[in-house]
Amino acid sequence: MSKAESFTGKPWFDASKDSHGYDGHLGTEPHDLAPISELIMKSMESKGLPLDPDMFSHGANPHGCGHVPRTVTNGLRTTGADFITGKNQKNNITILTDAHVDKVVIEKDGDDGLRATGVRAVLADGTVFEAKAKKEVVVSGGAYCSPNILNRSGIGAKEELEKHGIPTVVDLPGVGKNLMDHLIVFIFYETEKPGLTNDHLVYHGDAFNKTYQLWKDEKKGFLSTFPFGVFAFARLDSRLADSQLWNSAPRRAGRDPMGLTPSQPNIEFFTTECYGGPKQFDKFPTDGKFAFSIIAELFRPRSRGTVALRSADPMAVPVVDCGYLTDPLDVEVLAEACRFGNEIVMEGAGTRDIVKGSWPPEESHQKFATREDWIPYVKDNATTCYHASGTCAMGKASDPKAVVDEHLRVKGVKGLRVADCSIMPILHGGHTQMPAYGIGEKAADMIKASWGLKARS
Ligand SMILES: Cc1cc2nc3c(=O)[nH]c(=O)nc-3n(C[C@H](O)[C@H](O)[C@H](O)COP(=O)(O)OP(=O)(O)OC[C@H]3O[C@@H](n4cnc5c(N)ncnc54)[C@H](O)[C@@H]3O)c2cc1C
Repeated sequence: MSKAESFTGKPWFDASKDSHGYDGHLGTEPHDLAPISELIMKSMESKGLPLDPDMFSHGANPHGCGHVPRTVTNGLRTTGADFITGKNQKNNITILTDAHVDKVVIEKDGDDGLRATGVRAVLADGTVFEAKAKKEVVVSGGAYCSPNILNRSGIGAKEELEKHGIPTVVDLPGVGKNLMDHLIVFIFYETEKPGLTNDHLVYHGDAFNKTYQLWKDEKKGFLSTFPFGVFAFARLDSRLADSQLWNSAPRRAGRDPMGLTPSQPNIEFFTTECYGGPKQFDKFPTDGKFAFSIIAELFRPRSRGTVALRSADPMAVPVVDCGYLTDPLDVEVLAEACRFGNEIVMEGAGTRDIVKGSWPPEESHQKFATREDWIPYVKDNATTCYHASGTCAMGKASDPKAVVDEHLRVKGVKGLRVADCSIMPILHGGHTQMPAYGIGEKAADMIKASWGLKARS
């Protein structure tokens, strides 16, 4: 993943230099913390999560707190577009926008083989466009859409394709199964102390207009970065030692019931430096009010969902069953994570004296004490971290659920790969943006190797 990165440090940040890349296409930099984040970091340390500044880049610490570099440079977000625009402009790539891929064109290759020879897409005006592949087709529609593209191409579970009148080209039952995501739970608090959070920069009076103008003019201020603050990983072994569900769950040797080794975190915490989040969080603190959150994120969920075809119509959106919290152990671990997060804020050395109560004020979760207290809260408030993955899972030839092999090649069809988060057989502990770039970089190297070209080091 460091291959994609061009990291720029900051004087205050103790970077793990070998863990970063310096000549990739994506600019990254550490985030300057708001005062509330400095206080939460102090609380995390006092509650047994030692500071390890660049732990989210070196990846060797499952229990501590630190800083997460952002894909931002000079006040602008860096994205996949940076690989092919500006100084990285290429003359061997054509981008067709407003083109919706219907299916991969698959033809016979010899007596019993199949080969992907192109792609059929529907353009904005409804016309059908067919692109011919000189060498290969790579599907990168993401975890919600790649399985549908394969399905419409006749690749998937035979009985499901038949329901939509699609002739089966390759009977691959794993397509669209194994949907994974990370669930997060926002826990908001109110503080009366001004100057700690960033709410005054967005919600108070005319502040948002000024903040927006500052970003437009100078690419500085609140909108020049992400509103998340400090991050932490945690193991929960000792906290779950009294859980009957945890203790009685089956496990492999050297693994916990979620399938994690002791060197892998069970959960992540991260914080917001003001109120906000997905659209359901609409109780904005206006003048004189300030709020912040600690967010608990469950790693290695046991629950699984599915992505299926709604119809053979290429424009039909997929049927997604996220399967969230269908495994009771996911609820149990996430509830324990929330309990720990609340203890950090309410008892930790940095924050215990600055919290007025829960936000919005009619809530009282700051008083929750037991795991059982948190279970209904988790069920009501858990929401996606947008880390969908796993629906075209990589696996061994002998694995009937695998969709692609270790070179990302779709089983049963030559010249066809999938390269996006759908290929993850198991969702890693972390966020998915950099792994998505990592999968792209690795796919590029594998494609080059297949065709005798040199990979970029
Ligand atoms: C709101 C949000 C916030 C996020 N924040 C973070 C974050 O802070 N940090 C982090 O690490 N990760 C974050 N993520 C997760 C990260 O962005 C994703 O995991 C990553 O983008 C997945 O990459 P992908 O290539 O698998 O799929 P995608 O990025 O989803 O790419 C798939 C592309 O295929 C296109 N497509 C789909 N079907 C078709 C079709 N039939 N024809 C043509 N095109 C098609 C889609 O439009 C899309 O552009 C966030 C995600 C979301 C949605």
